[in-house]
Amino acid sequence: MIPRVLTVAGSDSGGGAGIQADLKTMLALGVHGMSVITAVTAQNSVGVQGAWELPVEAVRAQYRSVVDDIGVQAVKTGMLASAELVEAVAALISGTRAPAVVDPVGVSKHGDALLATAALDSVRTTLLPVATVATPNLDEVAQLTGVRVESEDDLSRAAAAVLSHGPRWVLIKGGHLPGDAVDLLTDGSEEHRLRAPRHGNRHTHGTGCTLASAIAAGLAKGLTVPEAVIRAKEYVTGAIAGGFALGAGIGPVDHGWRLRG
Ligand SMILES: Nc1ncnc2c1ncn2[C@@H]1O[C@H](COP(=O)(O)OP(=O)(O)O)[C@@H](O)[C@H]1O
Ligand SMILES: Cc1ncc(COP(=O)(O)OP(=O)(O)O)c(N)n1
Repeated sequence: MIPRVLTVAGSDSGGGAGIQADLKTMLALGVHGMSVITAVTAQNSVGVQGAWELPVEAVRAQYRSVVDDIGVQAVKTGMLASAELVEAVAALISGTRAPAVVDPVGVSKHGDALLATAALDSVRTTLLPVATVATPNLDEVAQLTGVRVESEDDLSRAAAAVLSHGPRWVLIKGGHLPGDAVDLLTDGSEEHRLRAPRHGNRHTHGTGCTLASAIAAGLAKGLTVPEAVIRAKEYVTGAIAGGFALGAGIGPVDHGWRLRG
């Protein structure tokens, strides 16, 4: 049977990030993508113009509909907006026998808040402990742990600080550092540095959602965490190289780059 992957995330009306990026990534990587929508954003290439959360019962009901009938081989989380939604989703994941990729989305590329500051503590205490892999970017590492990463040398310290909150693995995304795009994957005993040349393309909307969904797709296919992350990094690197202009601002990465040959 085709591997099934569930994304629990917000909608990006512009189609570059959020649920839309997740489902495109899953299609491109040959898994069946399903969605629990947590919030709706009015969003485009220049920013987020509005955001509305769904009631917690609507989120729980979507999750139960999918998991109880169809079943999942991996779950991925993105924008969760509030402490109430973070806690509800963490409880749902802890009752599901599938690996979970937690992208602790805090702020969009344009600086728009996608998570209430009051929810950070719930992310630390309820969501990170149920993660198989957590994938914070550098701003999210600083928000969650207070560790500021200024160079590649700081990545190990940042990873240890995130691991102290309980995820099995952490992937610190170094995409916002100058130089090569270097990410650090570790479970506290083995460490992998994933390096790609920095692409000059400014059309990078959706990088984090795409990477986390690609990891979830790999886990659903039965790959180990390091294998899934290495393949996901290759996929997002190609998607960044193919990012294209849309609207007046930052365009999306190309989720379909492999399908085009
Ligand atoms: N310009 C770039 N060239 C190559 N890889 C990049 C570039 N920007 C980000 N990446 C990679 O994209 C992935 C997502 O990272 P990042 O953009 O930091 O996440 P987020 O969207 O959560 O801020 C990481 O693997 C990172 O190294
Ligand atoms: C609805 C929604 N969810 C998540 C994000 C952040 O996505 P990300 O992949 O980190 O991309 P950028 O916003 O950094 O381009 C989002 N923007 N919207």
